[in-house]
Amino acid sequence: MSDSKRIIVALDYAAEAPALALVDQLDPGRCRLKVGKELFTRLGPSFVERLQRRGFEVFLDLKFHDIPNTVAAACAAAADLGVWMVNVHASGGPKMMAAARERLDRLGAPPLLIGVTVLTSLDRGDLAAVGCPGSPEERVLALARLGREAGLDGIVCSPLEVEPVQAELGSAFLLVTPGVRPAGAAAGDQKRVMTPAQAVSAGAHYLVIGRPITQAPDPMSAMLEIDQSLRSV
Ligand SMILES: O=C(O)c1cc(=O)[nH]c(=O)n1[C@@H]1O[C@H](COP(=O)(O)O)[C@@H](O)[C@H]1O
Repeated sequence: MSDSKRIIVALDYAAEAPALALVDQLDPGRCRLKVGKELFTRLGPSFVERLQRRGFEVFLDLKFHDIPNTVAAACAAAADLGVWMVNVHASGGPKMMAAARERLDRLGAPPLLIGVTVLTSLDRGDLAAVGCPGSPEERVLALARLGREAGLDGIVCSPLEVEPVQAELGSAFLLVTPGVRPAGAAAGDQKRVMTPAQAVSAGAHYLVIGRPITQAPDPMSAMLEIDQSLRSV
């Protein structure tokens, strides 16, 4: 793909100082940043604005999941912040996703609207435990179809589902993949994983990577090593 900024660094930190210590070393021309529930709850919108003033495009990962009116309004609030990407849970349903789409379409330059399908920390057994029979891949495909019909720009899924989703929905539908682990890195709570190079060669548009960078002894060299591994793909 043409976008050279495929890496989205997940800034999952408990405080501003360590997050900024990493951000200070990153180049907004080489990567994007994700602000999720932890940091947003601690630091709020002003932190997102601060990153944007430094030239970074921000994926605001709050995974909205609520009634259509509430989710649409929350997406509008994210758009007002000027973020590059925002996400909702696709399992909130077609009406919820369509309401978010319709609200963002009223704006001049809305953020990309992405639907979270099956969290990368879940496997078949975890899905069965919450009453969803079948494989993660089947459920990802079903939710991806609903997301596309509702006008979403793409989905979050694991790298394992990239090929089957693209086979059905084509390569223009954006696929954002967490569950990315360099060879030998600890999986932690992630269950559906691939290496960064495998995810990109499968067709993922963007890789969301947190702990393999943020918890590395030298985060910048971890980041550069991953970046390098993608250059040959
Ligand atoms: O929407 C997400 O970004 C997301 C969806 C998903 O299915 N799995 C998932 O891990 N994420 C996020 O991606 C990041 C992955 O972080 P690491 O597991 O540390 O690389 C975290 O910030 C998660 O909140």
